[in-house]
Amino acid sequence: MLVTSDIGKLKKVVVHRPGEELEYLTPKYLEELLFDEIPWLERAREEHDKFVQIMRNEGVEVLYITDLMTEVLEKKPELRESFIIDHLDLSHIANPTTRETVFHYLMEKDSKAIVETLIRGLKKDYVQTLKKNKSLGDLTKYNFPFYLAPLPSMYFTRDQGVTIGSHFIVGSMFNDTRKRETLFIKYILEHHEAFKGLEKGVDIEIPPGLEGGDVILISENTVIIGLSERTTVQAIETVAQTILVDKKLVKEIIVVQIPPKRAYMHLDTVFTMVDYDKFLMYPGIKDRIFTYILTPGKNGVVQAKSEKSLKNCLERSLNRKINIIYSGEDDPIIAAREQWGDSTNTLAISPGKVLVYNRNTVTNKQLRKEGIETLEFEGSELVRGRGGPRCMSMPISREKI
Ligand SMILES: NC(=[NH2+])NCCC[C@H](N)C(=O)O
Repeated sequence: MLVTSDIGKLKKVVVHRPGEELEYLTPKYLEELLFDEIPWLERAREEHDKFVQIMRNEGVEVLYITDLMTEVLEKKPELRESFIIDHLDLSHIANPTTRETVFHYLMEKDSKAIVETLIRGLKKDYVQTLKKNKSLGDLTKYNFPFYLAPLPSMYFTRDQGVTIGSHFIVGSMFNDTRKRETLFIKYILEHHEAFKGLEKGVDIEIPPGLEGGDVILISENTVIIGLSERTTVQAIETVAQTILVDKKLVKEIIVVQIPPKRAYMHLDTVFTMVDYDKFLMYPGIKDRIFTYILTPGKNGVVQAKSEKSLKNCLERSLNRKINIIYSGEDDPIIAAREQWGDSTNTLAISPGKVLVYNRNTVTNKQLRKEGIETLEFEGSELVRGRGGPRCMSMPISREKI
């Protein structure tokens, strides 16, 4: 198993079908849970099923993260305890009796229900009926209504981890709200045979945050890492030491700094690779990005250098001329509207063939004009979580290009 680029023919991908966690979203907590609107679950699932169907029709093996995690707990029941405790450690339950109650409540469930409950979230009022002695938190009003918050961004599996070559790096989430998401993939990586052949990429703890939406592998030698609202200098420097010097997974890292903004929280919401020599970029950032190159320096330390032009860097790394396609036909209004609908968040399933939401008609047409084949599906509910086809996919195996 190997991933050496963002465009090689996709063989295996991990996804999450949106679940009842979306039904625990309320207007009051949207911002905290990183959503902009409340998706209609039934329709979101239909859209997601279509997304999966398209990939399967293209010969991609699609794995559901909930199935993988359930299988891990079924096969190794001794892991249930630590898996639940890991979640509790990242929750904000301070009261020991409450923690005990939640722990036992979860431990009594079967593997599938444990996985589903941890993703859906756990409401306080239900647990409270199980407790004999009340604690302060049980009585006060206007509380956050969950002991375990729902994980509505779970379907953006991209951010939870990345494969570089034959190594897998578990994401380090920037926001508290998303930290529990990575526990699933951590256990799966260690205990599920679907991940056999992938080694752990980084052995030390990565500071917050390094999210997969910021990592774009353009060739087996070069990875781009977005420095964004979600990915920090500290995390990049930590990972750079491992992947450039200690493990030598790539030869260089191109760091692309984008304005830290909700509308484009990760690099892949404004920039994706669509073919051997073609990239799609949201024009609203073209004059607002900064590029740096990290390479292994002398004495085993990483050295950094500023670069004038991202395009030149890409051409030098790929050793060919490249074309940057500006989305929305480079029109500021169309491009901004379509970027909000994830027009620039394409998922390449082979060089020159990408999955996109059908709503972004101008950008899709433009891609076709540039010779890119677009496989379209509706994402009107899915997009309400601010993510597109690339965000919803975690490739773990692609053919070499
Ligand atoms: N790779 C991506 N662009 N992921 C999109 C993540 C969206 C998610 N609601 C968040 O704000 O975290």
